[in-house]
Parts: sequence; structure tokens; C-alpha cells
Amino acid sequence: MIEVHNLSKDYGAKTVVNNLSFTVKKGEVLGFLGPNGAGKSTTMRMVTGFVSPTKGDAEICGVSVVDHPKEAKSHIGYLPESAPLYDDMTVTDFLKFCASMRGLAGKARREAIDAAVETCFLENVARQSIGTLSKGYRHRTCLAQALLHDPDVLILDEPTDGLDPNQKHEVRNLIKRLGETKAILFSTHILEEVDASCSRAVIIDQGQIVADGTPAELRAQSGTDSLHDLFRNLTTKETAAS
Ligand SMILES: Nc1ncnc2c1ncn2[C@@H]1O[C@H](COP(=O)(O)OP(=O)(O)OP(=O)(O)O)[C@@H](O)[C@H]1O
Repeated sequence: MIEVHNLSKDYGAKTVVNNLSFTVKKGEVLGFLGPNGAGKSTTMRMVTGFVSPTKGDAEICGVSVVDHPKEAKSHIGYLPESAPLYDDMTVTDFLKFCASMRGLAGKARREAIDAAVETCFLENVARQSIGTLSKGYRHRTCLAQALLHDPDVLILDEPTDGLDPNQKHEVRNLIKRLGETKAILFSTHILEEVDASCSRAVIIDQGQIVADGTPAELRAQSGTDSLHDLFRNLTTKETAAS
């Protein structure tokens, strides 16, 4: 469902994503790991069609994001890194607006909003304006907009960032459940999430893949049965210049 072919991105003289290739099939949840500045968000922005690659392409359900970005985007639900929301809208109005942008109307729109509100546990705040929500609820509102059109592919940039332990648990379970019928690519710094939600994980460092496997394969590769040790051994310790 997601096929990434030799994706690269240069900013000036700096190559921040360097010839990445990987696939995510239906029923797979791929954890996308890497230190700060490794190129995770840039890769996700290219796969979702929001940033043009310098080289390479990504196919979403067989559709090239470079050649047919609008069609490719119709198959994707995207939670960007800093959730873009309209503070003056209520949660329901924001979801109505997003659903309309996705071409939903009438009964289909109402049902899509009800389902997303229920899935993301937003019932209690549905009529509250977004500007008054806590960080966790803002985050879940943005996750809800990604689910409205029941996309085959979900691309989630740090979906548990800033959530309390209870919410993290709920969102991890949600990702696992949604992953049974969709292809999910999600980035995280939290290595425990690999075991909690992922069928496979890719570790990138300085824009390149340095490990790719199931959680068990990656732990075996570490020599100490520890994802933390593998991550520390394979990635540069310094935070990349930003
Ligand atoms: N628009 C841009 N112009 C120039 N450099 C950029 C731009 N966007 C990203 N970069 C650089 O590309 C590199 C990769 O950034 P990116 O945000 O993809 O990393 P990341 O792995 O998502 O990091 P983090 O985990 O901190 O979110 C960084 O060095 C960043 O400064």
C-alpha cells in the first residue's frame, strides 16, 4: 500500500533524506525511528505529497505521489508533527470542515464524524472550542481528522507525543487495531512503542536506513536483546544541526 522508492531530499548542499526505500503492506504497522534531525518528518512530508522529493517517488495504493498527488492524498490520513487546528472552531465544526474538504456531505459526513469522535474518545469535548482544549485533546482532534475518510493508509508523525500515559496507551492500542486493516507508518522516539504497536520497524540515521525488521529481529540484531542498545549503536549520538 505504501511503496517508497529511492526517496531523497536536499536542502541546499545538505542531503537530509538519502535514497530511502521501504514498503508498508496492508495489515502492517511500521514504526519509523531515528534520532532528532534524522529525516523522519521530511520523509513523511514527501510520502504525503506536502514536500517534493529531490529524487525518487512514493506510491500510495499504486498511485504516484509525484505524478498524481491529489489522487494519492485521497488514500492517506495524515497526522502532521505540529497538529494544524483552527482554535476558534469547535471540535465538531473543525471535523465538519475537514470532512467537507474530503468530499463528504450529508449522512455520510455525519456518520464519519460520529465514528472519528468515538474512535478518538472526543465525545466530552465535541462542542468545545479547540483553543480551550488540553494538548492531549488537541492531538486527538487532529488524529480524528486523519480518520474521517476511512483511508487505507495512515501516516502519523509522533502520534503519542505530549500525551499522558493513559492516552499513550489508548493511542497505541488504537494504532494496533487500525493496523489490522490499513497500512500505517508512524514515527516515534519512544522505543517501547515498537513492541506496543508495530509489526515492523525501520531505524534511520542521517537520512539513511540503518536497520529494518520485526521487533524480534531488531532485538536479536542488538546482541543484548535491547532495542535501546541497537538504537544507540546504529545512530549518531549528536543531535543533527537544525
Ligand atoms: N525546510 C527546511 N529547510 C532546511 N532544512 C530543513 C528543512 N526541513 C527540515 N530540514 C532539516 O532536515 C533535517 C531533518 O529534519 P526532520 O524534521 O525531517 O528530522 P526528524 O527526524 O523528523 O527530527 P525530529 O525527531 O527532531 O522531529 C534537519 O537537519 C532539519 O533541520
